[in-house]
Amino acid sequence: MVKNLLRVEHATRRFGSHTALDDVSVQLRSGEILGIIGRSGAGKSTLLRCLNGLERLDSGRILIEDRDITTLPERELVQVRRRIGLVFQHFNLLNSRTVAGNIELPLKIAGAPRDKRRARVAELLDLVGLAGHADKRPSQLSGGQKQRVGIARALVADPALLLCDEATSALDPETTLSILDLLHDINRQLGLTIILITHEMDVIRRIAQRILVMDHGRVVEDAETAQVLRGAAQHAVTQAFLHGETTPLPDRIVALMRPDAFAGAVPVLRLALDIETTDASILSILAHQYGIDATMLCARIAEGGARIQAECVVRLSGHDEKVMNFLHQASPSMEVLGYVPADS
Ligand SMILES: Nc1ncnc2c1ncn2[C@@H]1O[C@H](COP(=O)(O)OP(=O)(O)OP(=O)(O)O)[C@@H](O)[C@H]1O
Repeated sequence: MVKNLLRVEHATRRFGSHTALDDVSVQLRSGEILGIIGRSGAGKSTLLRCLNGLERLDSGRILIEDRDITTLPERELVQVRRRIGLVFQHFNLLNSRTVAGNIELPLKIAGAPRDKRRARVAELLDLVGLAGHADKRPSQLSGGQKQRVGIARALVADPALLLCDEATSALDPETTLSILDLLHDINRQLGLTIILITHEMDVIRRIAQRILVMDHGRVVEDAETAQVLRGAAQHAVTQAFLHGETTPLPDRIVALMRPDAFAGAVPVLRLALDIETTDASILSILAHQYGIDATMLCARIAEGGARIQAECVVRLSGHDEKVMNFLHQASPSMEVLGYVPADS
């Protein structure tokens, strides 16, 4: 197995005087899920098109499974493209074909025999939870089901890398979660490497192990997601993505809060708790095992669907290294927002 499935080195792409990709370097290990986030126009889609060889770089290079695709002739590029599956925001399914017909199309184009195609389609329909839907038309399916077909089609040629371009942006929150969970399962079951492009931090938070933040064509943050969620983000754009979706804190707390601990201070934390898992018991463990009370300052349901997540901001009654270690382990997305006086 190639350790670094993907290496982007100093990739630059200009459109006239506009630099859409500005000296971008990224490495991606096999089996990783990387989330790329950025505002509109940041260069995410351009990067994706360059990875797929649909767009050429002006300078720099891109290596996929150690093959430099920037110098490959079109004929060999076609072979590399077969190693890459694409999932689109608007599914891009053909209504003139059945579900099975859509999924098998890449294999048909590649000349695979009929029985092989059929067997592969059946296998994939099972994988994406659509067994029994083979003969339907895309128009008979819900948005989430259409995206499941899109994912099955992307997987049909057994790719090494799956590129998802805003794959959940056209879906409601509940369906978004089910599609993200499906991608996560596929990553675990098949060891498939996935790149997700998104505008939403919740998407990254849900499944990406690593986050790449782009701004004005540049990579401004490349870090483990858990670290960024813990507050390690350096760049203002990352902060904006993190805070754009946060629960507003009471003004009284904002006025008192300081970024660093001071004498007599207690931490204010943001926790995302998955109500169906042991997450929900974190606060009672904190009280019973560590003798620390958590006063709820504000809360909201962060995501709907089968797995409900509650995002809450709490002020602890005290803290020490053991308490913070427990919280970091129990809730990797925990974020220390700042410190306030204990009697506030
Ligand atoms: N073919 C093109 N010709 C000219 N300019 C382009 C072309 N493709 C992209 N651009 C410009 O490059 C910049 C980056 O665009 P890109 O589509 O990669 O951004 P993005 O981060 O994917 O944005 P969005 O989230 O809105 O899709 C933008 O300013 C865009 O206008």
